[in-house]
Amino acid sequence: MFRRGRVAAELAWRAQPAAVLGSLAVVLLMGAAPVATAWLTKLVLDSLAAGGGPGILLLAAALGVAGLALVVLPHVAEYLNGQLHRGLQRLIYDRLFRAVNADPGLSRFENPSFHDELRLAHEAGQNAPQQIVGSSLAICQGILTLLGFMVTLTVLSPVMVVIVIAAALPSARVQLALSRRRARMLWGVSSNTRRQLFYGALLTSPDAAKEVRLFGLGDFLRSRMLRELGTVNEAERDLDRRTLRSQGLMSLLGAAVAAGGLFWAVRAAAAGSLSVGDVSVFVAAVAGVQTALTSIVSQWAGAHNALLMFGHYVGVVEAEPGLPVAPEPAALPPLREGIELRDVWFRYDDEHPWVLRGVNLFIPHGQAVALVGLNGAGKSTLVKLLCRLYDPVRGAVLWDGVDLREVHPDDLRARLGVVFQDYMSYDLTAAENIMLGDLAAGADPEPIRAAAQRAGIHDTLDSLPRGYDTLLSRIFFGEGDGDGGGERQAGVTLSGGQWQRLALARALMRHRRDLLILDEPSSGLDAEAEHAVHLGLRRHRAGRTSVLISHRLGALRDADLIVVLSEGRIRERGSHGELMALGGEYARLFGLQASGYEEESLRTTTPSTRSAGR
Ligand SMILES: Nc1ncnc2c1ncn2[C@@H]1O[C@H](COP(=O)(O)OP(=O)(O)OP(=O)(O)O)[C@@H](O)[C@H]1O
Repeated sequence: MFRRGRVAAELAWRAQPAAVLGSLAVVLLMGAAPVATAWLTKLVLDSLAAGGGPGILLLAAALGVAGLALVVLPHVAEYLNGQLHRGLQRLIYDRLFRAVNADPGLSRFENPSFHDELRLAHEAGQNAPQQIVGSSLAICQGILTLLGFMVTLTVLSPVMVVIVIAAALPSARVQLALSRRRARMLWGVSSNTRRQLFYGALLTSPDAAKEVRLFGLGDFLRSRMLRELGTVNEAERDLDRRTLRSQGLMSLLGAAVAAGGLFWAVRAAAAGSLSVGDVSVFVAAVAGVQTALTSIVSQWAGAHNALLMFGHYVGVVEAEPGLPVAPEPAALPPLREGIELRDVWFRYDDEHPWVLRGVNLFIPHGQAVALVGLNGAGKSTLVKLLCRLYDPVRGAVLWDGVDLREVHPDDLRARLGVVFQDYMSYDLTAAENIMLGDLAAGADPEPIRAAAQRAGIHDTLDSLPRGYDTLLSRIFFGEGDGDGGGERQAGVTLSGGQWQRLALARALMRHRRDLLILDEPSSGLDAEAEHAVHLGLRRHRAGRTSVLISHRLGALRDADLIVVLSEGRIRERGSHGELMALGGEYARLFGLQASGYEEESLRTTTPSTRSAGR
């Protein structure tokens, strides 16, 4: 807890030192002002009772200044708080996303616990450090007020000090227990909250809108969202009821102490042992001590809760990456000989079955290797190991003999150009969608257009309303020229095959890299486009090392080596001719596809042949 508090304080200091210092000064003034007001009131009243002395106007002026401070200072505190909040947000999210991004692997992102932790870290980032700092300052303010009034009470009635403090102690215990319970409750319902957000997002997502409407999923998803929300609400209601019971009881206790004190003070004043001013300062002191104690306890509980929540943030920011990076990574020179998978075994989790079982494969430099296999055979997984998104559980992937675990993932990825079958469609302009493939090349239009041409999407992009600068989005507006007035223009979106070509163009920004990996680059393209893309790719791949995955076997027949994967093992390998001659799985699959095309062409050509013969 102490360490978390230190981290929060360091963050606040680094984000906004002036606001922290300003808040500290305001807190000291606000802590002293109520005590000063109570004493000045007593002095004014006693002076009035004694017929008013020469200094009474000075006392009244001082009372006015103290009252003014009490009115103005909260506004200054609020402004400084806002400043601190803005500074902290920036720093905190910068660190959070930097830490998340620093993990070069994928495994953490596939772990539900990590997402629960990340959501709470995100939530904690919004206000926990500010609350820790704010509550600490408020505790300082409370202590100052408390000390001032305690001294006052000690002068008037030492017994009362003991009673007031004794009444506040159970309240402190209750508040802390409630704070622990709240943190446990939030963690307990974290998955429900995440599912609730997930169903809510599905209901409004443009990607899901089609299926939601066609399958009539709206009510189903809404009821699931409400069910999750109900679970969260129930847990919150239980805690709120408990809070109401405990805090109500504590408030009653405090009120009883205050009433008893007032009774004693009035009796003492009637007996002449206290002045009118004494009664006024006594009443202010009892109320002040109780308010200060309640504030200290509730701020302490708030800080405690914020510290518990902040633990999730610190946990994510300081977590070791899921994929270890060698402390002194080896250099990764350009590929000269080839990449070897040596007895590679892989599964996603200890609970999951093996996906790759002892794969041995050499991808020679300058050659095209095609991976073939049924759904779930392990082709994409093998490619992910080549990119070192995961490490093999057993065996190794070697780049010219160097184990990929010994090199920095960034160095490896700088040598790759990859398009995955589950590619991304970014709500950015067409040019930006392609530029993301090679940020180092900058926004230079030439390489972007060349990549688009290679992927066969140049003409489509060029004819968009604002050409390559057209925003490809249905959820954001683009900024138009509008005489510099920033007129809003609705974005446009592409067809599935066009998006795929755009993703291909993004990967082809890196076509000169050492290894080009194309996982189903043309699955969504029409036959003409697929033919054109493959012709283009063949030209660009010539003499380059590439790994190609496709279910359309005709697109792979020119590969130097075709590898057939089945249930995580290599079943066959060779050129198209060799595998056809072998008559195994590849020949069976190729035959199936070829006969499908033949039947199709028979169906489409027969009627016209018939009519021609008539
Ligand atoms: N992130 C993951 N976590 C757990 N299991 C996974 C993950 N990704 C893939 N799998 C499992 O690994 C197996 C191989 O999947 P992979 O995507 O490598 O197959 P594939 O040969 O590329 O299939 P397809 O032709 O359908 O693309 C499948 O059984 C799949 O369920």
